[in-house]
Amino acid sequence: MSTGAFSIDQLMELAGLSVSQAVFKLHPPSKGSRVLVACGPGNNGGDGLVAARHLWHYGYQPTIYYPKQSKNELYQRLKKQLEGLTIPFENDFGKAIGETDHIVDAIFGFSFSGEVREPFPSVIEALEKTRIPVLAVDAPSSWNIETGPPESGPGRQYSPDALISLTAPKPLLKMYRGRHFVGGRFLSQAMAEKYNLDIPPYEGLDQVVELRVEGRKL
Ligand SMILES: NC(=O)C1=CN([C@@H]2O[C@H](COP(=O)(O)OP(=O)(O)OC[C@H]3O[C@@H](n4cnc5c(N)ncnc54)[C@H](O)[C@@H]3O)[C@@H](O)[C@H]2O)[C@H](O)CC1
Repeated sequence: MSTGAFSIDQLMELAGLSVSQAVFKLHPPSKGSRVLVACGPGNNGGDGLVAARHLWHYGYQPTIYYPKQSKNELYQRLKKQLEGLTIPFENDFGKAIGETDHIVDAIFGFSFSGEVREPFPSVIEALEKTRIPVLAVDAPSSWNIETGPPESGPGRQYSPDALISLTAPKPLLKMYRGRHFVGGRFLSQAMAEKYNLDIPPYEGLDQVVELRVEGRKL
């Protein structure tokens, strides 16, 4: 979907800001300030890098897991900003998950396809098993964007506690049963009508809104 005149930097900044606000609504730093942000190689990972920066400014202590780093200038810049804030990068996901209060899953979004390739299978399995609350960005990583969880392999039992859909929910939402947020408050009414999307009722300065349907969080 075209999002008009926005550059990818701008979209990613707004997406990351929305993700950080969803983390704050779920778990304010007073409930535990350590956040592990797991970032994949594409734009979903970029959203995670931006979110980590905002989380730091909100009073969290982010740690980044970013095993397949893009050489693209945009990502290198985001990484440099995080290093400037002395936010640590950790290569051992097993160690990192044992030292955090919350997790942001920014590994794969709407361009994920096929079976999970290295080095991510063990990461997805760890997300499947952990009792630490996980917020997934745009899609639970390893889920097919149309049909939801894989029938076999890593991710078949993965169901994050919360999901934030960026711009609009993806078809996999039909298979998801956790708390659901929508973020990315930049779509014009004309664009929403063109693509037949409902713009959620954002409040005040919020970049994110939690959607509920008849008592059940959707
Ligand atoms: N909608 C919005 O408002 C915005 C969404 N954004 C985010 O961008 C992602 C989509 O980004 P994209 O770069 O197209 O793809 P992904 O990050 O989902 O993944 C691509 C990345 O993953 C690798 N990959 C794919 N399949 C596999 C696999 N089976 N195993 C291992 N690796 C895999 C692939 O090679 C690529 O490297 C969207 O979901 C939002 O989160 C933007 O930030 C802008 C605003």
